[in-house]
Amino acid sequence: QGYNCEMEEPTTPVRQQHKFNVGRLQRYLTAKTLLSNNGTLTVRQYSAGQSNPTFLIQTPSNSYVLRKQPPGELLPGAHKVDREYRVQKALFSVGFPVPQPLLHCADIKVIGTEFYLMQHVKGRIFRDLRLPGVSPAERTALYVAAVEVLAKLHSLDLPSLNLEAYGRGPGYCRRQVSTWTKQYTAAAHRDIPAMNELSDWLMKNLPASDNEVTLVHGDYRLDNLIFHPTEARVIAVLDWELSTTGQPLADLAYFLMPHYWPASLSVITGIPTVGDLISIYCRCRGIPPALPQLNFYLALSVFKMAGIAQVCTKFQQPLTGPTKDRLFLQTAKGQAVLQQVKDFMRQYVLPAQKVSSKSCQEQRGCKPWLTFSLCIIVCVCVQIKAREAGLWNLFLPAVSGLTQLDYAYIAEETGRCVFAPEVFNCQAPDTGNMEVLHMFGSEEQKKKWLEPLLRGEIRSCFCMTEPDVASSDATNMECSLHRDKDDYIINGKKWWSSGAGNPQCKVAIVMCRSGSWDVKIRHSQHSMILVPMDTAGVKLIRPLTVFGQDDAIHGGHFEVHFENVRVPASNIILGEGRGFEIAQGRLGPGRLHHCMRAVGLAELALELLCQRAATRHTFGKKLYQHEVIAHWIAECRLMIEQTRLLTLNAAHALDTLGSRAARKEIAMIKVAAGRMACKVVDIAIQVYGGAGVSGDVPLAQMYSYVRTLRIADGPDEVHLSSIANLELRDQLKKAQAKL
Ligand SMILES: Cc1cc2nc3c(=O)[nH]c(=O)nc-3n(C[C@H](O)[C@H](O)[C@H](O)COP(=O)(O)OP(=O)(O)OC[C@H]3O[C@@H](n4cnc5c(N)ncnc54)[C@H](O)[C@@H]3O)c2cc1C
Repeated sequence: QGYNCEMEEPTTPVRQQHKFNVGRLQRYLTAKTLLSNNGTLTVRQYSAGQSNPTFLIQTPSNSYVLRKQPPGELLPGAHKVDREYRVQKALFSVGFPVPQPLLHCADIKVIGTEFYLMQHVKGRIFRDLRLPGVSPAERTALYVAAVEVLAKLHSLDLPSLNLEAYGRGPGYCRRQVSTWTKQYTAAAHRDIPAMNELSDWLMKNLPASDNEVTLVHGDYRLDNLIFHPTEARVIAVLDWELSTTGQPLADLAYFLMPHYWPASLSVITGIPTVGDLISIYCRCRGIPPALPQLNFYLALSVFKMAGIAQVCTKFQQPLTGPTKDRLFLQTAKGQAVLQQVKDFMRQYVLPAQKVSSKSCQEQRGCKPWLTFSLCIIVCVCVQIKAREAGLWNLFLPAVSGLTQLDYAYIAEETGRCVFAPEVFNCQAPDTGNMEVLHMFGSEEQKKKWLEPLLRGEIRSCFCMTEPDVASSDATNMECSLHRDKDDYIINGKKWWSSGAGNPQCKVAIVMCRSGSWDVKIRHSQHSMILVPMDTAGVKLIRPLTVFGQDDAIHGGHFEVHFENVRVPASNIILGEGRGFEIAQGRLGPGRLHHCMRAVGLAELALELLCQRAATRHTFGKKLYQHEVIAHWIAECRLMIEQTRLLTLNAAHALDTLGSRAARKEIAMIKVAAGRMACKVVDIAIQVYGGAGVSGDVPLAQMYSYVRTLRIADGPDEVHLSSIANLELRDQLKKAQAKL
């Protein structure tokens, strides 16, 4: 398993306005010996909208990147691709990380504009500066690597690069203010007084050190860097369009600018503070660790960004990088995996669902164990294919390289089939248990339990709820844990342990009371411990039914008794009294997955509803022609869309703020998704009439599942209380901030 996060820059077919003559390019590259005589090449365009259109050129043996001027009217001094080529060539020659430049072509007859070609570098590009899906430690390392490379750039000797005359040198800040004022004025649709004021202020406050000169990048930001696929190392700095010679601190401030935006990067765990980044930069360059005129450089950066935005708007170039609102955008990898999952669902999972439910119906009544086995067999066959296709453990960011937001979209797809999560090894309660072991398990626990769970070789269950106490208040749990030398002894009763009846279920995570009852320390008297299912004293008492039916596909929800169960002390997770801490980490992502699946399930219910409403007649009309039913359809669409947005918002909060800070968002979707799915399926049942509650359509089974969502993982009422508490806390903070 690769514990890393790899992101490929997305490409699309070449956009209409950027199409060029590929045959002519082919002949040109053949003449330059970059392509063999009969070699073919494919051309795709990078979807990120750079001001110079950029293309991925693939030959049978090599991949190149071509950068060209855009077609049409160009601003004077802009789009100088020959300069990009020149600076990259100089930098490559001294081992600075840039893609190897291969050729520059000034002959516009070849593809219509000047262009240059460089080697394609494979690695990770982080479009989201918050680096979701990356551990806090790696986040730190990536930011440090970026600032170190910037310091290296600014430490290079211009004469030995033969770049002394590359730019105009001293007076860079003055020139920047004047250039961007002109660019902005030329592109502006209307006068913006704040921009004029800022331009004046900048001109009046130029730094005394404006004569310092190094090579500067001019657009140095994290998403212009390619990182090594697995290491926190910059392997290429891209986009040299704005490079020149001048004051290097302008580059540094530009890189630090996102730290000052309203959704500051500083609150994200692992991203170094501005102070830390400045001190690393200064140390690398051997200069004093203070930037007296940082405010000026930041203001210049913001001014320049506004100027670029104005120019891009005029020439209708899509904005990239920090200016674009990235809320709810998947990563490139997320988009690709989602497409794969959709294809896989269509090709294998949904047909398999049809086969298994048909067989189940044929067998119904006489041999329930056979119907269950059939589902399992079908599921296992498809599972093997999913694993081969790499569609495996998609729920765990550290393993899949996906963000929670990426996975939320995927979970919606899998919500359309009852056993789809199993197919991709993304089923509860194993997902939550794997998350616990990944986040809190010791190395030994990971090796023994997490690894086989990730490989799909074993299954697990989670034993928290107890029959004798109200378990929505988890501080009530009574199952006891006592230390006896090198062991712990467990005694108590659990029920609703989902999956405990699966023959592959080899381990349980059990929540136990390890401390004595003390109201002051309510949340530190419980512990979580790993119990192998074959330990003496673990007794499977009975499976519980859901609405009177077996829930066998999930391995049954069992009542389990623990009678003097003895396990090694090393089985405790994180330590005694840490149970609530673990529960907090476990439940956030798990709830999110359930909710997004509920959205997918509701989509299916609405699809079925519309099919029925469009084909069945009563009182001389099709069902949907009765206004009440048309309104139900509309209400369902409203509810689904609202819940999807709320859920994506929670996924985004989880990615960017972490489980603890996203508690309110998670509690909100837990209530909203269950309610919404129940309502939509209930309406669909009503529209189907008697068929709706029968086994002939899947609605009754869907209802039974979504109704449990309002209870499992804590009932709605408990979540509503949490939302209210958190809301009151936020309001109080707001009021205090105003004082
Ligand atoms: C299909 C399914 C699968 C499950 N899987 C698992 C599993 O794998 N592992 C596991 O440990 N558990 C599992 N559970 C159990 C589930 O988490 C519990 O049922 C749930 O937490 C509620 O606990 P309880 O049943 O003891 O209800 P109680 O705590 O007895 O609560 C009953 C009702 O009291 C009301 N109530 C409670 N607190 C408040 C409050 N503060 N304000 C207002 N009203 C309140 C609510 O209406 C609530 O529904 C599963 C449950 C189901 C239905």
